[in-house]
Amino acid sequence: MRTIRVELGERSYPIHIGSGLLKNIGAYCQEAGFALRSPLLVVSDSTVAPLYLPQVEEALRSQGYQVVTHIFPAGEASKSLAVYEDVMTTAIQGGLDRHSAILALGGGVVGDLAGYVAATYMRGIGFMQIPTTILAHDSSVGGKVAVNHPLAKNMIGAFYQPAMVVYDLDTLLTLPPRQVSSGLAEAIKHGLITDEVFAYWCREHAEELLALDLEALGYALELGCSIKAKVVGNDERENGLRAVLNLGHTIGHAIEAVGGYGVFLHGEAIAIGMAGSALLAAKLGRDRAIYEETVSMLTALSLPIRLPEQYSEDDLMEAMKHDKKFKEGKMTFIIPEAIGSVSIVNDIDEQLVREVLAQLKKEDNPW
Ligand SMILES: NC(=O)c1ccc[n+]([C@@H]2O[C@H](COP(=O)([O-])OP(=O)(O)OC[C@H]3O[C@@H](n4cnc5c(N)ncnc54)[C@H](O)[C@@H]3O)[C@@H](O)[C@H]2O)c1
Ligand SMILES: O=C(O)C(=O)C[C@@H](O)[C@H](O)[C@H](O)COP(=O)(O)O
Ligand SMILES: [Zn+2]
Repeated sequence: MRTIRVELGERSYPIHIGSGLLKNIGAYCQEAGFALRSPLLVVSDSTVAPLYLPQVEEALRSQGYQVVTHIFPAGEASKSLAVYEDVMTTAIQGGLDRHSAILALGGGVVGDLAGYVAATYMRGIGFMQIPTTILAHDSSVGGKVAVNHPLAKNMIGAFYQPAMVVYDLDTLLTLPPRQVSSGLAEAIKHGLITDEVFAYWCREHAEELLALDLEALGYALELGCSIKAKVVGNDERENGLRAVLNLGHTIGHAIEAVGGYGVFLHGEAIAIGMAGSALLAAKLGRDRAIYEETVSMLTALSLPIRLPEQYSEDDLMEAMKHDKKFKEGKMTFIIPEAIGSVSIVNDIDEQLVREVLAQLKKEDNPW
């Protein structure tokens, strides 16, 4: 087992990564300081719960915890105010008090939704992330919790750090291939923004990563979590630097909202968005090789890089105006400067973005 710390003063916490951790989840709850006399609520989804909830419940009960559970239908469409209210109802009926905690057992949808309930139930109770997807190496770290609005992603949310992240790599072995690639999009993003060597390593080891080789995955996820922890530790509430973690998300979030939540998976949408950011970089005078390399990395991980024809540029442009980096009528993009380095560029010309969207629809290399 390896532990990475997110350093945030009194809100600092550990990320425990390794194999076989779920059976010790009761002990981790003790380590996190969760009270034995107040019920814990485990939130999970309809795919993850049958696989891993019995083991988690058993481990918690044998440690002496009372356990309440809430299981909602799997998928991005559940990251909604309606499901948020359902979880709140379970928390109230289950008698959670101010010393209770919520455990998010699942991927980013479970983590973001359960985290927002934890942030707002009685104005905030304990929270633990137990990620079960590759993508959730990103979502479980950093404290962005939210639900979607039909018009815009993650529009209703908070910054609310967990007390601990317990990442049992064994759970990843049941992930279907499309979810594996989607999760790897956020891993390669961490390389593309800060670590050239890691980005190339992901391309070179794509086959092992896609085949769920736990040694390769463990390495990639530790590095991804470390990169994220460092960025968050320097700018928890995204006053500046943290925005680099949004590479590919301006276009990606618009694709998710316009297409309907869950049509493209989050990682798939941001892969198209990262290809778009690299195209935009070239239009702004950066080396065209960045685009070629980015596309080759994404393709190696079986990720999409093309925008389907039916996504209208007008609809996407409208959705992008709800991006959280949009301010004073101007778009901000995270622009690759090289593989492993990005800058935050304000006041991007809308016409250039429209041209990028049109080029992303072309089958052949847009150059
Ligand atoms: N808060 C953040 O900083 C942050 C960062 C990145 C992404 N996100 C959010 O995370 C969400 C995407 O996360 P995700 O891809 O993990 O989605 P998800 O939680 O929907 O999980 C993906 C799918 O895999 C299934 N699944 C989960 N674990 C499994 C396992 N071990 N075995 C088999 N199936 C399993 C789930 O049931 C679901 O169908 C998006 O809503 C995105 O906006 C948040
Ligand atoms: O943690 C961050 O900061 C990120 O930007 C990570 C992203 O991968 C993630 O999708 C995040 O939820 C996007 O946040 P938003 O503020 O653009 O909604
Ligand atoms: Zn993301």
